[in-house]
Amino acid sequence: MKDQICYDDYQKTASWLLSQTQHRPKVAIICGSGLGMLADALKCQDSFPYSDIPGFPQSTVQGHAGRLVFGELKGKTCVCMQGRFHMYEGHSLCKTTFPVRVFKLLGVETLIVTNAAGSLADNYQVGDIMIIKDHINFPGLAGLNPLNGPNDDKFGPRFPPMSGVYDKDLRKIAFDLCKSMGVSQFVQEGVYCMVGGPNFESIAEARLLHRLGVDAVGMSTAPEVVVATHCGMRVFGLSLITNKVVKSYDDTESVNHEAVLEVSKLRSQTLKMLVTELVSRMDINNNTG
Ligand SMILES: O=P(O)(O)O[C@@H]1C[C@H](O)[C@@H](CO)O1
Ligand code: HPA
Repeated sequence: MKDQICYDDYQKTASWLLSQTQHRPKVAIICGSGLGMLADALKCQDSFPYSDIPGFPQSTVQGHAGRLVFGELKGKTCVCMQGRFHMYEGHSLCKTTFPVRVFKLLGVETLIVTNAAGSLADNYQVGDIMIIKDHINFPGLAGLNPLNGPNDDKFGPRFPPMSGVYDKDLRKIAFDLCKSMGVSQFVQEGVYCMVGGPNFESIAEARLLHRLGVDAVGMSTAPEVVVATHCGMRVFGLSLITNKVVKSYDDTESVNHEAVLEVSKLRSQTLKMLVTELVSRMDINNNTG
């Protein structure tokens, strides 16, 4: 795929998908590392390997199957990415966020992002679920932004605000759901920070992030949220805390991707139930647009 992507490219992919499925999703879900099982909850599935979808990038990371799944969650039509694209795989940021604009053209109004992340907050435990309140987009602050280049006004404005993008109402619904599911003891709310990866953080970097007020760190999500916000989507985000980021020179532990995938498995049922119930309570109408 070429680096500069234009409206027609997104449109071609969206038109192809609309010709292949009867589903007309209003909600899109992006599954983080090891969280592809979220798609299992969809009923009446139509699924497409990324390699079959014209214009789609390919997944290269273990724990990211590389399939787009359409289906119904409690009567609400959704599309789910089993596998996302990361900057460290060598994709440009417009490629990592390509699906988000395609979803917009499919009629998606709400984006749910999920990810695996390491915790910096001292009170977080491995296995905690963090409802994302805000993000720090480190690559973005350094000039690596998916919105770089000529602005396409058909999607959104040149200078989109990024305050209050993680929808307050959806966060409240998610909290209430966690209470009623009896899992609120391991649910947090906090700030996610995206770093470029693919290496995990050095101790000095971890300490820097901790001082900056970061609660959880990962290698994705922020560019997708920036692009979704730019084109007017509502956003909800969840981080699964798969490891504590090493902050002490006395600590002999270290993190690896296999451990990240193991913890993702541990919370798969809870996350599936939370996302399903959240979607079922969303104020969306399948029959419009
Ligand atoms: O796709 P996500 O952000 O869930 O993936 C995280 C960050 C790295 O890609 C990988 C590290 O284990 O998991
Ligand atoms: N750092 C960055 N990304 C991650 C981590 C981490 O500790 N855990 C899972 N994804």
